[in-house]
Amino acid sequence: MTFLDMLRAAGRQNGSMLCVGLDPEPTRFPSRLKGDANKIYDFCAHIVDATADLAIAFKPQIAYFAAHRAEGQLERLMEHMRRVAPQVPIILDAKRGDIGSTAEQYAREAFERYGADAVTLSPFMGFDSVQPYLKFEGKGAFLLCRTSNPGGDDLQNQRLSSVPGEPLLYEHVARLAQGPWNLNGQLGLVVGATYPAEIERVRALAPTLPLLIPGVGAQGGDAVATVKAGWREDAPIIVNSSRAILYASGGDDFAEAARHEALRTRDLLQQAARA
Ligand SMILES: O=C(O)c1cc(=O)[nH]c(=O)n1[C@@H]1O[C@H](COP(=O)(O)O)[C@@H](O)[C@H]1O
Repeated sequence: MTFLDMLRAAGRQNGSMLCVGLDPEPTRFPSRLKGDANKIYDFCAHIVDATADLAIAFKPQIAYFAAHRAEGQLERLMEHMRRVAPQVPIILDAKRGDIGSTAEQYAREAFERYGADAVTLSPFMGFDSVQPYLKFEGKGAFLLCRTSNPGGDDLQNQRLSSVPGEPLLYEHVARLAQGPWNLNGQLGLVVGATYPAEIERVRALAPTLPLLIPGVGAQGGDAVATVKAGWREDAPIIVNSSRAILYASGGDDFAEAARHEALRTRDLLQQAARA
C-alpha cells in the first residue's frame, strides 16, 4: 500500500484529517513521568493508544528524540504504532535537505531504519536533494512551502524575478511540486495553518497534492479557515496539532485529555469540511 493509499484509507476509517504530532518534551510530561527522558516511549505510546482511532496520520518530530539520545525509543515507537494503528500512516518530521549522496543516507534513515511512510523535506537545495527520496516507491515526501512560523516570510515570500510570472518563492515551490518534480506522484507540500490565504494560493497552484498543515493548537492557527482554504474532496489535507494534544493535561489523566482534545479538533475539522 502506498503512503497515499494509506492516507486515504485512514482518512475514511477514522473520519479524520487530524495528524497527531509527537513532539515529546520530558519537562512537560505529567507528574509520574516528568523530566525522565527514558519515558519518552511510554509517554508517546499512551498518546498513540488514546488517539489511534482519531488520526489520519502520526507525525513524530525526530529532534525531540535525537536531542535526548532517544532514537532507540523512536524505533520502538514506530513498531508500536504499526502494531496498534496499522491503518494510520506515519510521517517522520525530519526536515532533511542535502546533496544527493547524503540525502540517500537520510532517505534510508527515514524509510529503512525507522520505516516511515513519508518524510518532511526542505526543498532549498534543489531537485537533486529531493530525488533520492523518490526512489523509495510509494513513500511520501512533503516539501516545506509556506511554513507556519513568522520567519517563513524572510525567504518564502520573496519574489523570483528570474522566473516567468515573477512568483513568490513559495508559489514556485508549489508549482514545481505539482509539476516537474513530482515524478511518481509522491510529493506533498507543507503549508502553515497560520496563513490561510497562502493555503488557498497553494491549493490553487497544487490542486491534487496532499497538504501537511501544522499550526493549529499551540500556534493559534484557525482550524476552520484552514479547511476552507485547503480541503478538496479529492485532495487530502493533514492538519497537525502537537503540543495542544500532548499536553492537554499535566496530570495522570494526560492520555484521556489528549484523546478529548484530539476528538474536539478532529470533529471541528470535519464539521468545517461539511459546512
Ligand atoms: O514540517 C512541519 O511539521 C512543520 C512545518 C511548519 O511550517 N511548522 C511547524 O510547526 N511544523 C512542525 O509541526 C509541529 C507543530 O507543533 P505544535 O505547534 O505543538 O502543534 C512541530 O513538530 C513543528 O516542527
